[in-house]
Amino acid sequence: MAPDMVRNSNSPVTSGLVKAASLSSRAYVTFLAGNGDYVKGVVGLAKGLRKVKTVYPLVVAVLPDVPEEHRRILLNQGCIVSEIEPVYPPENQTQFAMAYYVINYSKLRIWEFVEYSKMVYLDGDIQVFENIDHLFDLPDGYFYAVKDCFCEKTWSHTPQYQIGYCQQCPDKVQWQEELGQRPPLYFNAGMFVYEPSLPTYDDLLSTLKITPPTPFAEQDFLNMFFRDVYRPIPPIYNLVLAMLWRHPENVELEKVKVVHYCAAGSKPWRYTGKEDNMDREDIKVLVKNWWDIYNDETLDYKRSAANISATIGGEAEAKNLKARALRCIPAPSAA
Ligand SMILES: O=c1ccn([C@@H]2O[C@H](COP(=O)(O)OP(=O)(O)O)[C@@H](O)[C@H]2O)c(=O)[nH]1
Ligand SMILES: OC[C@H]1O[C@H](O[C@@H]2[C@@H](O)[C@H](O)[C@@H](O)[C@H](O)[C@@H]2O)[C@H](O)[C@@H](O)[C@H]1O
Repeated sequence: MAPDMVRNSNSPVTSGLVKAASLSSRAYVTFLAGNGDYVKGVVGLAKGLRKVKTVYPLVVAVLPDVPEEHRRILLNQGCIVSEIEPVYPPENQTQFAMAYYVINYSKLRIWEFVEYSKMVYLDGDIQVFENIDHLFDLPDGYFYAVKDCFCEKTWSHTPQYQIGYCQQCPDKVQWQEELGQRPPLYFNAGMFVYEPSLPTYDDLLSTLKITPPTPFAEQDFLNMFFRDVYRPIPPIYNLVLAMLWRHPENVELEKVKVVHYCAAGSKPWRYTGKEDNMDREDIKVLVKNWWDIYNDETLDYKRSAANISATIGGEAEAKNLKARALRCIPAPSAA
């Protein structure tokens, strides 16, 4: 039976089918590596997307080192689990801002997901508190992401950090021309809207082979690669937590739709409140908000093994079943 891809549509069948076709080629995607606790982040993300009633599935790109148990947890949360091979940058003596950033180049594999025409990438340490499905309607041909901040210690290797220049407040400390060209607009790679494409994928991987790694790994690389088509979107779509204490004038917390728990010590599932800037009331509320979703059993995707074994459409139907579940569309009653 054709999946119920369009809810309560009162438009003619044709536009409904067109919408169904477009709906089905869109998805959220995240990245999971290792056998550690980031799987909690992805479960929280899956439940958060379900809570805001997205109409799109969540694909989880997993490295081979993600254990079967974690994959099962994600499948049981209605995710579509897709294994990818790691991507490593050229050998180099670079000091990454965080040693483990080297695995983040594997994110580049998501350009190979050409069964989707448009995807929204979200890090596993992100939570979506308001529906952002409208981002899929942004014009094609561009790379959309939120501007990052250069003020945290993780940027101490850069001239902009050393003179106190930040793109979030470009007039506060003027860029000094003797330092060379002003840094171009720079995005945080924890959230972005993009179009999977095999030519782009091949170009990304071949360019990576001749690009020396840099401290922010794939984030630096993606900023360089998409520099001419990058279009900034408002910080409400990716609140990098450091903005709260670095640029509070740029943040209207009540309007924020997406929170990115990327500051050191801010991962909700590891939060102790003891790290710099973490013992703040706003951070405590954001961490509680994350746990409220993670612990909300009404947001769990209830799928017994029988549902899948009874599925008559095979893997495709099973995939639709998972996608439907994530979208809170009840499975059709037994005919
Ligand atoms: O051990 C790890 C480290 C990172 N990640 C994934 O890579 C993303 C980026 O890493 P991280 O969140 O640590 O970067 P940050 O945004 O905090 O700098 C995470 O959100 C996860 O989706 C992962 O799955 N396992
Ligand atoms: O591999 C590099 C990572 O770079 C980014 O994280 C950074 C960046 O936001 C800095 O500006 C912050 O200072 C820092 O705390 C934070 O970890 C992305 O969020 C992540 O997905 C990933 O691309």
